[in-house]
Amino acid sequence: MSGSSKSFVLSSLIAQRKQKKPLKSSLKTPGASARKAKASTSKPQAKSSKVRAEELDWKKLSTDSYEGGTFDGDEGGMLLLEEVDGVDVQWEEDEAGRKKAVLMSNKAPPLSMRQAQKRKRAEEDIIREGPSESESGDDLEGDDEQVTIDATGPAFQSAFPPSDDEDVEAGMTDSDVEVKQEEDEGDSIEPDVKPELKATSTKKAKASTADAVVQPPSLQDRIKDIKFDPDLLPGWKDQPLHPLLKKSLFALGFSRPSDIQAKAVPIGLQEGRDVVGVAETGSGKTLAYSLPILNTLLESLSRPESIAESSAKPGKRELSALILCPTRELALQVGKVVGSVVEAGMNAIDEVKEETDDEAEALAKEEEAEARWKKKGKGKKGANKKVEQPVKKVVKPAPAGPRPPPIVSVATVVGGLSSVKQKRLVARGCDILVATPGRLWDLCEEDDSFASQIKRIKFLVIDEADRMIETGHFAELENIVGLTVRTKEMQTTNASEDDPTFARTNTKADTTAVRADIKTFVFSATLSKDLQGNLKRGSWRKSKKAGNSGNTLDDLITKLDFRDPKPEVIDISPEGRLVATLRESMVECMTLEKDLYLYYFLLRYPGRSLVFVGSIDGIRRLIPLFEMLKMPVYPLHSQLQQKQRLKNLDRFASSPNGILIATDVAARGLDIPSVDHVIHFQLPRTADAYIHRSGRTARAKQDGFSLQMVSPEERGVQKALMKSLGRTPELPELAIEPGFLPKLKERIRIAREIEKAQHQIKKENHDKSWLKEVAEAMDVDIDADMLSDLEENEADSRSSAKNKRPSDTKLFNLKGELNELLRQPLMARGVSAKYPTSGSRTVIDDLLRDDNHPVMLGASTAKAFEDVDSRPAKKARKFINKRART
Ligand SMILES: Nc1ncnc2c1ncn2[C@@H]1O[C@H](COP(=O)(O)OP(=O)(O)OP(=O)(O)O)[C@@H](O)[C@H]1O
Repeated sequence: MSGSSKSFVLSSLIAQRKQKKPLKSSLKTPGASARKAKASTSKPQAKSSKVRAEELDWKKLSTDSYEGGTFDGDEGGMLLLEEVDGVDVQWEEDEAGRKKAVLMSNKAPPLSMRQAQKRKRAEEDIIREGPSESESGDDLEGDDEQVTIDATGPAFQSAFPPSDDEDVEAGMTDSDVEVKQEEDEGDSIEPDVKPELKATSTKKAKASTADAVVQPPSLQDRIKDIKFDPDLLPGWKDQPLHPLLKKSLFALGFSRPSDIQAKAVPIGLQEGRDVVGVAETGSGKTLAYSLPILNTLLESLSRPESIAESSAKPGKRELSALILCPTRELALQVGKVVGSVVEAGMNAIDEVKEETDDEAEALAKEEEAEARWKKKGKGKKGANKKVEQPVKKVVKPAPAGPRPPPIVSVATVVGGLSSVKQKRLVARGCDILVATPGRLWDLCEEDDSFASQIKRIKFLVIDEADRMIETGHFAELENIVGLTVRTKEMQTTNASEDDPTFARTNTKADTTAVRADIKTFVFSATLSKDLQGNLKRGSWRKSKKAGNSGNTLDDLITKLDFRDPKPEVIDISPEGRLVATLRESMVECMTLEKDLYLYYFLLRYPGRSLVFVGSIDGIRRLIPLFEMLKMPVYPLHSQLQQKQRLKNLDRFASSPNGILIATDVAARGLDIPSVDHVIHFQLPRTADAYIHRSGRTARAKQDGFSLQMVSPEERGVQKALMKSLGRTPELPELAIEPGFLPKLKERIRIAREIEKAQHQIKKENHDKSWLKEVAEAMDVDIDADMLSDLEENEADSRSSAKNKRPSDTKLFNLKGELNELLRQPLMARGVSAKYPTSGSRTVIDDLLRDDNHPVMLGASTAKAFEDVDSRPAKKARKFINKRART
């Protein structure tokens, strides 16, 4: 490329940015390989100097002038072309021998103020934070035709403004606010001004910015005047919680504590008490352990000594609590919940003030909320309408402008998401950290100072404790827990009495402080009675001395260093261990028929359904089948990318008839609003797994429905399962309207055939290209003989595969046939679509009342649990046997 070089095409660069690749990205020139030699030998012009891409005067290029390439943004093609004049490219090698393009210009335009600011900020960022995530080597491409430059050209910036991405911090920290304020200031500055005016306007801008900077109120100031009239929330009257928390609970519509909250919160607030809490699924355990933590943080903010402490280290928070969860999704959910509680109260302050002015109105609202909560508590049977949620307050939107730092800052650290970002979050400091053990231990290993932060926590929470020992992360969990363990001397001499805040370990190797007053909370819906007995008797200490070692919950408990000699064990799990508002049912069918009955159920009872499958392969088979049948299905399993897992959960949660097909990774803790049905496509192996899976529905006293699909081979498993729940295996059978089945069967048959053919084609294409791809990736040439062998093999396999699978025309016809079937109405036996007033079942009345089933003509619109309520178990069994015979 000569001194009159013309255009740089930001194609791949832009497309990569669209896929949220790191900022430091690759820049390709059209026909890069052809020009590479030329470019690499070209010399910079006399007096030319290095320039950055964003300093250049890029001009939009009409797409007509580019002959080649496509403009298909989705596929990573061209999205936007820009050109620049008078710039040369020089190739330099960095220390690692990687080629890097340097832009040389002899007429670099003066930077606009905004550009200069941006540049300064970027430089400051690098000084402050070290290399960015992209610079650390993640996702860097090794192609030597691609050169690394700072991709901050104007087209780049405008096409893909930086997004929040997978920020896992539930609330912003002080330093977030600084950055945000910087951005806001930068954006408001005029673009280019005359050079002679620049100096003065810059000075003015600086002066006026300095004048305008008003120090934001401290966290203490923001909460010190918060008051709350306890009469507005009589249900929480006995709980000695900070007024801000009461406001939050009021704003969230939680008019009274759930049973576990009523019992666990007051004990969790007491000095030196540890809590082991066992309560049914969906009973509010997250708040039961979070409220004492949040309360302690708020109380300490209100104390004068803590004000002095925090002003000594402005912007940096000390870690107070660590919450460990078994799955990434659960950790992210808990982080969100805990982070939003206090914020709900902060946002609702004005509204509550207004309401206290009008007490009568407030009381009326409170009574209404209570009445609804009571109504829900009864779990009204047979109600046609969904039971309403407790009254949710309309939370006032945050005022415009930079978001103030959260009162309590919560960060989440989980595997599968950017660890660089998580390290940065943790380094910035937070009050509460929610984490999965694997990623957390990685961070501890990398950074000793982070490990010592964990030693100084005041609260350790193990959520879903019994699952934590199954995840294959027991070693990491043990290591993390080990950080909070006192030395023998501390345990025996009770060092905490001498120094109530801190006690130091005496070993030479580790002189970091371990708190003597850490409170430990262990929660689950399923903790064995034996274990609870041990805890109550205090005999866990004996097994500790005996040096129990293994991977059981008892072992975990012995490894936890409860400061409380007798941790409070609160077990309010119900008889039968399942939630009272859950209705169960079953369908007995052959393994091969499960697809059909699942399809039937999903069409017959629209709603949000969570289908549990025993294996990832099972999910991989069901998803394409149901997609072919045009059902809104989303997969969730451990082999999906984390971002995809979260996206699928999100889609499921926002689709009223969404279907999530998942492994047991979704069985624990997930609080997805209004899941109507849980379907055990394959039965779980343990009663605990059944309880947790079923617990994704019927949460917070709402109605829910659980369906077991039992094949003859699973009958034994079902018996054992029900026995360990103290029940008989006889559950009411799901009523099946046989008239619908033949059409559904036919749809499934065709969908399977299409799916099989498509799978075959995909496999062929994959086999065909793998060797070439591997060779390309390794940058090696394939031997000519090998290539011809490969092509022969390909031809052979193509012809044999073609013989096995339907022809393209047949595939086309099958798709047409399926579409036609999907368009046809489904009708119950005896219903005539042509003559709705005749036939053995007239549907005209339903149609007139608009009370007809959305896709199955003649079927009732009752909910699954209503149908089951009206069918006693034995009667149902006769029905199904009769159906099997006919
Ligand atoms: N006091 C309350 N009043 C009304 N709803 C509440 C209250 N406390 C919590 N909830 C709601 O109950 C639901 C379940 O809470 P949570 O997820 O904490 O249950 P859990 O006991 O941890 O369940 P699991 O055992 O499945 O993990 C949430 O949607 C939450 O918002």
